[in-house]
Amino acid sequence: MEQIAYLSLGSNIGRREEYLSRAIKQLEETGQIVITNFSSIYETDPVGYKNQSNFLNMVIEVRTKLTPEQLLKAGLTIEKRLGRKRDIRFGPRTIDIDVLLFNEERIQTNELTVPHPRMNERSFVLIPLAEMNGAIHLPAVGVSVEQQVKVLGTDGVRLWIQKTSEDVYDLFENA
Ligand SMILES: Nc1ncnc2c1ncn2[C@@H]1O[C@H](COP(=O)(O)OP(=O)(O)OP(=O)(O)O)[C@@H](O)[C@H]1O
Ligand SMILES: Nc1nc2c(c(=O)[nH]1)N=C(CO)CN2
Repeated sequence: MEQIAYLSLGSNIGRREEYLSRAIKQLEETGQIVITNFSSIYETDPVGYKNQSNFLNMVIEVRTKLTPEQLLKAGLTIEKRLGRKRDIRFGPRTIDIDVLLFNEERIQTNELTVPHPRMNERSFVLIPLAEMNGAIHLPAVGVSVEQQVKVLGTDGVRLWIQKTSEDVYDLFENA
């Protein structure tokens, strides 16, 4: 059965937009993940560990027959290929690919927690998600994405490249 998932992408090292576009291309090249919607790109102040450069963040909607664990693994493989190092928690990275939502499932294993446990507090995740689908319900806070964006506000999140077409690669033409 085909499933719908939302992934968050973030980069704050080097040519950030290039890491986003390469990650998207490599997700598609698995042949098992189809991108069905995407947000604009936002430039965002670092959250958690402050002494690092601003991020570019965006969210994509995907359809896949992969299991949540396989989808996570696909993301981790691409992170590794794109030079992601793991040293500082919440620290700088060429590319970060997080699984935000997988259908309406709640998943809790050693490797994977869905919905992503920190997404409800992160305007750099919820603002791009709301752009695509503000009606999504956030069970942990009991409100919609749109309502939670109103609670969090928009501080530290600035539109960087506006989505103007249904072709995700057009975003990077304008970058
Ligand atoms: N929903 C999820 N999406 C991505 N990784 C997850 C998720 N739930 C658990 N993990 C686990 O978290 C591990 C560490 O992820 P990562 O290094 O990307 O964390 P981080 O990006 O520094 O922090 P954050 O998860 O707050 O964005 C991954 O290896 C993965 O097993
Ligand atoms: N603005 C912003 N801040 C972050 C981000 C991110 O993608 N964007 N990712 C983190 C991962 O742990 C920590 N802090």
